[in-house]
Amino acid sequence: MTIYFYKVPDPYGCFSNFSPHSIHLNGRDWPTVEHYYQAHKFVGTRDEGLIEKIRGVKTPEEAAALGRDRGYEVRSDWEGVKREIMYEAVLTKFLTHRDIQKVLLETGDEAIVEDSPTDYYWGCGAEKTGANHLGKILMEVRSQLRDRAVFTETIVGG
Ligand SMILES: Nc1nc(O)c(N)c(N[C@@H]2O[C@H](COP(=O)(O)O)[C@@H](O)[C@H]2O)n1
Repeated sequence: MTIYFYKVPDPYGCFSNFSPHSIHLNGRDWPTVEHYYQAHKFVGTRDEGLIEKIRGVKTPEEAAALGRDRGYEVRSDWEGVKREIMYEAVLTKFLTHRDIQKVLLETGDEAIVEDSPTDYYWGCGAEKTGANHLGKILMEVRSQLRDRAVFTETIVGG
């Protein structure tokens, strides 16, 4: 059965980028995946100072509000790089936190969908027709984690 997630307090809320799971990436600590993702919109722009500001805000909601403020300059290659940036951050999150890694692996081969009513790129949107890239990334990360587990068992543990 397809697994739908969206808000952090709801079932499978740990799959949300807003969940309180920190990551260490590119030499820095980030409070959530959302902080990392939103900050990377400004790499190489005149608004690069915003990166540290976003990293320092308390909540992912504040990070998202800053990242979505169109008064700032978003990097010109953002549309081309944002999926890869998200993939790296989500993979790091599930490699770092073993408790939620277990939750993800226990979903088996079920489809995973970000049930956002408004986002047709990262989620499925109101009509469930969206691209669901965040759900797809979670399924890709799940496969990666499985491959790593097989490698560890056969090469290291075997
Ligand atoms: N929990 C949650 N609340 C929201 O209001 C959201 N929009 C999302 N979706 C996440 O938003 C990020 C995309 O942001 P941009 O539109 O590219 O600025 C991404 O992390 C979605 O998963 N989640």
